[in-house]
Amino acid sequence: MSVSLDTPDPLAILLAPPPNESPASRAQRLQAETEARRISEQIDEDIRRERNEQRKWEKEKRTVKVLLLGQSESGKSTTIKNFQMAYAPNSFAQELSSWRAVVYLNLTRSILTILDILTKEATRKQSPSSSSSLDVPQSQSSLVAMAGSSSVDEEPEFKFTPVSTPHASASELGVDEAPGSPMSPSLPAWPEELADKAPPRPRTQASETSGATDNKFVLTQAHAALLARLHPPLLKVQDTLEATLGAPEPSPNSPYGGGGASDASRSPHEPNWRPNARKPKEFSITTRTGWRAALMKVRERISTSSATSLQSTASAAAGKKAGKRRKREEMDVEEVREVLCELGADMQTLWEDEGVRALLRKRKVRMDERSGFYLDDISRITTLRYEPTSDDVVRARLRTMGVQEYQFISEKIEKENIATGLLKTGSRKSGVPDPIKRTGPLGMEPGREWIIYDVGGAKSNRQAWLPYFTGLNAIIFLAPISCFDERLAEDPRVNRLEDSLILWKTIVSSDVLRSVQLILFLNKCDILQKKIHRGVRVADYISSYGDRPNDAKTVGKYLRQQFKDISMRHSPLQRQFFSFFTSVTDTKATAITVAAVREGIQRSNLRRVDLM
Ligand SMILES: Nc1nc2c(ncn2[C@@H]2O[C@H](COP(=O)(O)OP(=O)(O)OP(=O)(O)O)[C@@H](O)[C@H]2O)c(=O)[nH]1
Ligand SMILES: [Mg+2]
Repeated sequence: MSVSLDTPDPLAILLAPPPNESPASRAQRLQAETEARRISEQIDEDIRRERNEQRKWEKEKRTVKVLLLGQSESGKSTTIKNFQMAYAPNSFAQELSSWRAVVYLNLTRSILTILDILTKEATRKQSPSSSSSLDVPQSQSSLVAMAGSSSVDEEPEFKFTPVSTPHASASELGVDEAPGSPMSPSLPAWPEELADKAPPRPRTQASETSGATDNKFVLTQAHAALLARLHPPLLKVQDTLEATLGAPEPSPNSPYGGGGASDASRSPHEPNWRPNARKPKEFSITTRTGWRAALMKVRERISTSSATSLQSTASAAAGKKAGKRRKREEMDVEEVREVLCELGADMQTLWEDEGVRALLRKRKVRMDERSGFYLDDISRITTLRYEPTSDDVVRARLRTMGVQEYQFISEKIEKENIATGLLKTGSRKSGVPDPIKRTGPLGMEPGREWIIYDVGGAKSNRQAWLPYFTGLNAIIFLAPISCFDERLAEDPRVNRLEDSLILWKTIVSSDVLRSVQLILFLNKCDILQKKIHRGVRVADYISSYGDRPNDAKTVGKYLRQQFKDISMRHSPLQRQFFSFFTSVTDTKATAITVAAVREGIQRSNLRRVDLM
């Protein structure tokens, strides 16, 4: 094809170098052209960056950030589970079976706690020198460890000093938001389900009224046989589950570790002790590896091996053979399941034994008030087909280390227009909501993104909170109000209520957090109710409580007032006081609280954005 000289390219003519251009002019021209190109590219780059920053700013402005704070075992991770249940029911349901290993571990540790106490009792009886101490409550060391927190049943040491006059005036309650608003700062109602009616007698305490009230314990051959049958395999089960899920957390601050029976409680003379047994700690998974990843790993292993095992194990021998083929010396998770199923009847016998119950009462160990309590569900859990229920998952205890981040976003619209999502950061690939089409429940704004941070609450974790104090909209602070008679697992010198109050004071008085909305969950109201019902007198632990009625409602209100007074006195700026009485393991009641909290935070965020 030829180019007609009659129709020359006008652009080519324009850009063509001038005729007879000298080498010097040519160099000058090329330099000028390069410079012009550079400037043009710079302008493009500036525009691009400005646009990105604008987008990021818009996104930041629209993202709601919430931090969950509170001491260890206050219920932060359980609160997250409630958010997930309410707004990401599908992903919550998908994860249920991942929790099986944690439930197994919690159950195993409860049984090992009982065996530990039994062994100590046996050792005491054998040792004449220690017989005089038989009726003196023993050191809390081994008892503290297994569940994390300890119930302090000896002479109370913590004397609580109120920060205000005991009876606050009505004006102090300051109702400055429209009544009926979802998160009114007015006095929260005591949970109706706990209101003044006697709580149902816990099944676990049945033996208290069934004749075994004298707390007499006689170690029989049957106990010794149970001990021999249960202890060695359960230690192995514990090892395997911990190894599979991750590593137990060292607790340098505590001589007793964060959990597990301390070695100090073990007798070298007891035949079932392994002489160099690893010192058990409360189990946790660190942030960076992430509990979800660990749980998913377990789930995969269980489902692959159970598919093989459940189909092909018409005989248990086949499974055992397969197990032998595995290189590891330890059992694997599938074997754990089989072992627990085999031991189920013995575990049940141990837990239901009147003598053991009497011994636990004598040692003032309340298994049913401890975290990760599944002893009333042994027969259900120790079946090959056991699948964790949502209630099991909410009760599962897995200590958080570091900080876990969750994204809370609209997921998909269902008929009722209420499906939303709570996804872990980084896992958001598909199902990203279309902000234009979406509407949500309870004023949920289309496309609004929430980030929720769940932190480890133990003392050794608290330094890690600081970097998360900026850019926050709200903090949900969990204070377990049942813990007035307990001490920190990581530092048994410290009363848990006192620790909560000090922590609360630190948060409310922080200058960095002065504009952050604080929402207080006065949690574990159900356990408070149980304690009061079994006769624990609050005034014995909180001297300032005086002669007020010893009922859960009055105690709740009294403690709420203490937290409120601290907030009033120590906040750098005046702030509203939002509080809720909660039992976050009660998912039905908590769903209402969670919805109110979410709407309240969102509203205040909207106000903030409007002011920007
Ligand atoms: N009965 C009862 N148990 C609760 C309540 N809140 C939490 N728990 C249980 O207490 C245990 C500890 O709760 P978590 O949510 O793990 O506590 P956490 O604040 O996340 O603790 P860390 O991760 O150590 O900081 C779990 O076994 C929960 O099921 C409650 O209101 N009532
Ligand atoms: Mg946690």
